[in-house]
Amino acid sequence: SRLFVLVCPIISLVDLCATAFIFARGNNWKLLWKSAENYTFSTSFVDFWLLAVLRTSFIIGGTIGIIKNPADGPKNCKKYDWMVLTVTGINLYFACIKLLVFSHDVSFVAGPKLNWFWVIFAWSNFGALVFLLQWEFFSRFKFQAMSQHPTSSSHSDLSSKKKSPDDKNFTELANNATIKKMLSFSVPDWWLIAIGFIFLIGAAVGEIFLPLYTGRIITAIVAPEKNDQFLTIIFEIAMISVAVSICTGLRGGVMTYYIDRLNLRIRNALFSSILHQEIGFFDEQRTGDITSRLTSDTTTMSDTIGLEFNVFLRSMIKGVGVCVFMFALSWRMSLITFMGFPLIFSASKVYGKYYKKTQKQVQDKFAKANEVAQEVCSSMQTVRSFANEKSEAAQYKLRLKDVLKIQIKQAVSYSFYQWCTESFELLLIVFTLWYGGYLIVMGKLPSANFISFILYQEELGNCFSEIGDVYTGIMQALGAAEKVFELIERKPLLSLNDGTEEPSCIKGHIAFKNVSFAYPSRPDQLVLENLSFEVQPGEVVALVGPSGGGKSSCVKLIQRFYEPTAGEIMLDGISVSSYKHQFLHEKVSLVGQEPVLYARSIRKNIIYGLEDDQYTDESILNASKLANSHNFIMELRDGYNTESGEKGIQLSGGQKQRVAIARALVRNPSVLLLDEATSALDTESEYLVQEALERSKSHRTVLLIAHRLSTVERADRIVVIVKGKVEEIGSHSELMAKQGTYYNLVYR
Ligand SMILES: Nc1ncnc2c1ncn2[C@@H]1O[C@H](COP(=O)(O)OP(=O)(O)OP(=O)(O)O)[C@@H](O)[C@H]1O
Repeated sequence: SRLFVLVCPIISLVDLCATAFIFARGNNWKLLWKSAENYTFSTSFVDFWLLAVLRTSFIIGGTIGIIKNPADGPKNCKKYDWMVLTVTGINLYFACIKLLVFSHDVSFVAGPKLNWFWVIFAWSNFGALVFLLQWEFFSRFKFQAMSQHPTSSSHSDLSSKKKSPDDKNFTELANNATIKKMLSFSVPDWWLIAIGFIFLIGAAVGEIFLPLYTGRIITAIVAPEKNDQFLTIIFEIAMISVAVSICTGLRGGVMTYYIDRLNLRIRNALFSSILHQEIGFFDEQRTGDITSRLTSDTTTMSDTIGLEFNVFLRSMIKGVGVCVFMFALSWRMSLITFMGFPLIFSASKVYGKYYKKTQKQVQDKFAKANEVAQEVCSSMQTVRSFANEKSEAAQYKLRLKDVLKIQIKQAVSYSFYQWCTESFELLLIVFTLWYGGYLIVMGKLPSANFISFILYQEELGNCFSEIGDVYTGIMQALGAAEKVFELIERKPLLSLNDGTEEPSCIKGHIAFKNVSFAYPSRPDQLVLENLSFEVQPGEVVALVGPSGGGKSSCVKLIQRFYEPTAGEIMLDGISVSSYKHQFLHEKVSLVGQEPVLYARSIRKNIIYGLEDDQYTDESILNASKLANSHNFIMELRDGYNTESGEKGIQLSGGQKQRVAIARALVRNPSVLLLDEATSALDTESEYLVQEALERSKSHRTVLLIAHRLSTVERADRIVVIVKGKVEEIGSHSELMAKQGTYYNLVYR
């Protein structure tokens, strides 16, 4: 393949020089186009065969390159098959152009002076094709060279380049992989696709016949001898139209249903993946970014798979059918039409790639704007209390402005692309009309065929522009899909499924053994350092110490939100990471610093996460009474069915904390973790809750973090944690007698 790639540009260059030389032979080089005026059959003949030989050597060189290069192996030959085919296609294509350019037909209509147009036309097409082809060659070659040497430095380039969205090889490769993944989501709905496809073929085939019938109708009107056929043709066209409309409607319905199912499937997969990510992932990700993937990106993706591929298939089927009809009607006019395609195709390809790149940027910028909106909406009270509405609105506007900047670029490139393709299509139509008129005059084309042909040409243009639009649509979806799959396929750094232990009972013995820990978002900063302490079953232990010392981090580690960097945390002599996820969180309950309630009734908040057989009305009532929440709940209008609002906004801070304590207690956990869980309660409520907890402590270990002396005093033992290390352990009186850190904290 190396030889192939080397041969390609050299041959192309020689080819181009040879063409230039032949065209300019005997003329002034600066007035190259004039040479065409003196073109004769003999020179065109020489030129044609010379170029054909050169291009054939190009193919042979490539094939030898593939076969001889041992590094490639026979498997990789397949990768180049399409290239050989492409080159053969180009050869045929040029042969067609040459035949047309120098056929007597054209020179009869336009005289020799028209030839300069064909020369420029052919050259621009040629240039575009060679450019595209070499672009493909080099990128494929580069990738193959890298992938064949996994241990070489180029491979390390590969992994680092994998992250760069601009790298063509990997973008291309990623595109293929992404399309495959997108389609794999459709597999369960194959039967819907199959039904939709049948209707799609029906509608497309029916539509193909319409221009033919239109041509016939006009002929029947114009030609008196065919007047009697008029009504029959009208009847046939009406029947076809009815069939087309039925098929189109059914296809639309089936495909819409399929898209909706697909959308739900992708969303489910994404949401499930999000739910299984480790907590550290959420420390670093913005909620706005995640929700924007879940909403707009998934919709863009499913719409594309369903709609765009649908349109693509329809246009392809129609396009092929139209081409067949066009050739059948007039091969000469068809050749003229097809000559313009490479340029249109090149323009679409270049534009599509640019569009995909910019569309990814647009989606990123939109996600950034979403982040602002999300943050503001979830903290409206803070915004209001700081009177920051203006600045937040400005922030949002600024982010949207960033989106607009890229969209302006997209609009400019789109209009340029439209301008190129439209003007080209129009030019082709003009030439076809001209040439078709000549053929009619010469008696080589019936006028009905001419009318049908023009309509087919228009139809083909539509097919192409639809395919072009689909291409940009697919590029847009690929940007979204890459982001969605990135998240769907992300393996959580901390799996929820690797623990298996599920003992029949948990006594509640907790042991921190030389635990060191740093948060994944700040790996260099040790929050806990070689920390060790034990909590006996049924004991109440308080963690105290200055703010930021690492108390809450200890609690999070028991819950296995994170994995310690070193050391181990044991529950009843088994590492917490060995327990089954569900089991651990049934036995160990947490009431956090800022308890989060959900936008549902208080009752549903209390039984959050429990199966129907895991609670009774009585257990809810008991837990609620223990948490001292029963009385206030009963005073609410709907009692336990009162809605608590988003994040429990319709309850006071203290009420929220009590509902959260009830939620933890209803599970009857063996270990209860209270991270400043009573901080918002008044002294009396706190006293009542503490007393209730004490009453039920015989079968439960309680680890609590508190700043209030009254809470801490009652603990059996107190662990003083300063800067991630245990400074003192003992009861309140022991530590007071010691007059160390704890004494100082209490004293102050
Ligand atoms: N999610 C996080 N990502 C990175 N660093 C964090 C995270 N949570 C806490 N930290 C850092 O870890 C350190 C210990 O925090 P921790 O919440 O454990 O302290 P604490 O003793 O409970 O404090 P407080 O009494 O104020 O609640 C702090 O320096 C804090 O900035």
